[in-house]
Amino acid sequence: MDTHLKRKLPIAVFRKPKESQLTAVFQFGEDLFRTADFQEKGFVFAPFHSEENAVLIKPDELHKVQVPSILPTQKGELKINDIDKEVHINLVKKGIEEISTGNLKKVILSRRVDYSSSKKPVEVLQKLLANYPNAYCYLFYHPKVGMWCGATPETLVHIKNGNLSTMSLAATLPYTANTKPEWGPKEIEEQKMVSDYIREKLEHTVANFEIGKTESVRAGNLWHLKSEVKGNLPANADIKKIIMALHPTPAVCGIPTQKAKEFIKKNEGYDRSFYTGFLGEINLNSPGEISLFVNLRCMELSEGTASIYVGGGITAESNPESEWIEIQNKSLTMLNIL
Ligand SMILES: C=C(O[C@@H]1C=C(C(=O)O)C=C[C@H]1O)C(=O)O
Repeated sequence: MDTHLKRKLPIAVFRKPKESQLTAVFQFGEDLFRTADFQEKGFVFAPFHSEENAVLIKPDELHKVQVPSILPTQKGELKINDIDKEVHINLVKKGIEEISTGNLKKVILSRRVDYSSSKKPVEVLQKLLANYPNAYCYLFYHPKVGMWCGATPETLVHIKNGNLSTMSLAATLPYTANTKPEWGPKEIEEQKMVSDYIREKLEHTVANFEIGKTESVRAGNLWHLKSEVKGNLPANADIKKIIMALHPTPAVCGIPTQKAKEFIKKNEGYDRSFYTGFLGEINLNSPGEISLFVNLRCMELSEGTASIYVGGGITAESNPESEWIEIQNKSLTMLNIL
């Protein structure tokens, strides 16, 4: 992996949640390929704004190894970057105002924070693997795209043998050991909006469509609300259409989708790039097997800098100060690694 990175060649390395196998996809040659219809074989990496097709890393060589067992790192003193607190609070207020006009029901508002870091990508990946066994941990590099890594709790879609599964994941509280979180109506509604959206998008395409019960799940130092979703695909299903119907869900964009997208583009004041896009393997193990995740709890690594991307869902009931604390907590997932 080190040699490949030194030669500045494209690579994607990942480990699925709760698994111990690490997969590395090596591309020899720096061509920038894109997927046309998700029928290709490889690893895809898609930005939030999907004007262009997802980047594809072709598996010129594929390696699978067991993840070496590494102990979780001790958490040291964390330096949270409080710069721009006002900027974010004002953005959230603007979102709440827009919601009060009836133009939007929900919008996810985010920011990017730069930290200086000289950590080697391989070391960052090792730490992600050791600290977040329940997340999808990855490292992605393409000389024409950049270097990204993360530990995401959110599935976009899995497809295998015609069975489809996804999840509705939203709402956040700080993780508390030994006690289950107490969710208020704001959080319950926020997550229900995501479930309703997924239902609307898939119910008529997928047979035996089913949304499971909602439960609290841990993601690092946070709790979220999650419902598992499943169904069966018809034999002639258009995979690209299904993926693009799910991306972006109101877990990362908002309701209604188009208006939320426009609000985000106009007001966030930076480019989300691949944050809240999606990534993962397509047809790598067998034809028709797809495993995609939403790019959250992630960072972009460049010379001497690690840029952490975080955001949170805003609804009519949101409190700007609490939303600020929520994204600070979310940024700890990556800050703990640096
Ligand atoms: C947008 C993020 O997370 C998403 C937003 C959540 C929320 O609003 O509570 C919770 C989980 C994710 O669906 C992020 O981590 O940056």
